[in-house]
Amino acid sequence: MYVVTSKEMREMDRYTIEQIGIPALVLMENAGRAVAEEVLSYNQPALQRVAILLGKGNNGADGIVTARHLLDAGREVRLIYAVDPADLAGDAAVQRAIAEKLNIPFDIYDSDSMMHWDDFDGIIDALLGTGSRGTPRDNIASLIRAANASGLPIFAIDVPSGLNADTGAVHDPCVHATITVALGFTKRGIEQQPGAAYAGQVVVRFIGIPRDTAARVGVSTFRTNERLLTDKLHVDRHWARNANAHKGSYGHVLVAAGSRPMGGAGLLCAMAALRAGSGLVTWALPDKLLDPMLGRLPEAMLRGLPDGGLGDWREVRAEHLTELAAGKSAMVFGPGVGRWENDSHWLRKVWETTTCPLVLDADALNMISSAQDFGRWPARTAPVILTPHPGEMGRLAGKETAEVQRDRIDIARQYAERHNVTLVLKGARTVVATPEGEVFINPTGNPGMATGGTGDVLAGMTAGLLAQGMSSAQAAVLGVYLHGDAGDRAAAARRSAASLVASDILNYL
Ligand SMILES: NC(=O)C1=CN([C@@H]2O[C@H](COP(=O)(O)OP(=O)(O)OC[C@H]3O[C@@H](n4cnc5c(N)ncnc54)[C@H](O)[C@@H]3O)[C@@H](O)[C@H]2O)[C@H](O)CC1
Ligand SMILES: [K+]
Repeated sequence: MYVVTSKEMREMDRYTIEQIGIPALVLMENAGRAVAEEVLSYNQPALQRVAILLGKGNNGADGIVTARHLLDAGREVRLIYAVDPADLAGDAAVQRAIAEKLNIPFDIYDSDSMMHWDDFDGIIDALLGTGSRGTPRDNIASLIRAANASGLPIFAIDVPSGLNADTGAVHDPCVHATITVALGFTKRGIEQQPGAAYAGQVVVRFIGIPRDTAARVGVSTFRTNERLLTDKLHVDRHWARNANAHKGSYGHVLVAAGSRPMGGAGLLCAMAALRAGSGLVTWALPDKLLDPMLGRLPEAMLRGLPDGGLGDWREVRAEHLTELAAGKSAMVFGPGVGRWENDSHWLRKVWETTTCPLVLDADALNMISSAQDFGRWPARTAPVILTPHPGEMGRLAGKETAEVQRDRIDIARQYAERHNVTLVLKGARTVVATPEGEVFINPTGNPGMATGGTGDVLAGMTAGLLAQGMSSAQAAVLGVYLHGDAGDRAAAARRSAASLVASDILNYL
């Protein structure tokens, strides 16, 4: 499903009106009717008396159209203008004039004392849409605060007012919506946190802008869903198992992970590669860990690497890993490996001398960050997937974590394009960016997954999917989606996100 910016939305809007010839008032009519239909189908409780809060732009105009359709369906409505109705211009003035002819009751807001929320069952937020700039001002700000305090269900038209539709950042105040009816296409701001939480349930409604207009204006951000996984990414081609299959048919993952205090990271990672469907998994680990780990994961083959008896990676030679990687269909390196002297140089050797698809996670990402010259590492023939959390992303991109979080989509996209890697920026609504500049926002997962080891599971899963012949985009997008989905089912089964642990995710794959 396409996810757009307000600029892209304006371009599509213009194309539809000017090139295709669908009049703007028709789009607006479709928009208002779509919102009314969503309000009419809401029944917890049914909204008999509806207050419609209006700004002066086209978002407000959509609100007036909504009012007409609700009236026609027998609901009571009251328009609350946040601005002087005489200030409405263009199509909004057209809608205001129609509302006057129809004698739709209205108020012009001047202070909170005039609002009697007891007179209403619900609120429609038509104050600000994609034309919103900066913090809500004046009466609009007061109305947003009052609406939030009313305790009534709020339907936001297009985006909650007070939200940055492009980044998901929220201003103070911002409407806390029950349902957001996104017009035409969903917007980046309601697909990224914290905006997504303020949008409530997002419903996307067709308003007459043809779907292929998005490709025409170059929209390259998507929300993952099962249809996208099959229709766009074609992951289903890898899915059905052949009746003649044998374990060699589904690839062989080399998991290079774990060290003495963090053996569990390797265990989770290797198990995840198996659960993702990899035919074989070899887990390479420092020699000293071999005995304690033997028997913990009977399905995997263990290979101890000479570690000078230390149980960590500082004595392990890059060449050993290169040898093991030969002939493997994918490799994951990083979970629980720790850091050691000259490890960036060591990783560069592995990068240069291995030929299979590579997933780098955790400390491997920090090695890249401290490499200084990562931008000049030679191009690999096989693809690379990096799986940073926001802190690791900040170190990779030379930015503060907060800066990364404010603009996850673009930061991930720029990094992936610039370094020719597939980048998985983890966190709520994980973002996957491809070297070609496409971005996929993941809707699955829950806060219970913010717990040790879930990243190790994701890295292993991704490698397991790569090993079965998936492209990096397929493996990363599907891996992230299934990881979140398994986490959601695990949390539901436990009836608590808080008690979810990483191995629960494995059990629900
Ligand atoms: N996408 C489409 O094809 C369609 C979209 N529709 C709706 O139109 C809005 C966008 O409308 P626009 O007129 O561009 O802007 P807004 O209604 O969002 O509001 C702009 C209006 O508000 C004032 N303003 C801006 N920022 C602030 C602020 N921080 N505080 C106070 N006031 C502010 C500014 O003066 C502007 O005049 C889109 O979201 C859809 O709902 C069409 O109706 C159908 C086609
Ligand atoms: K709105």
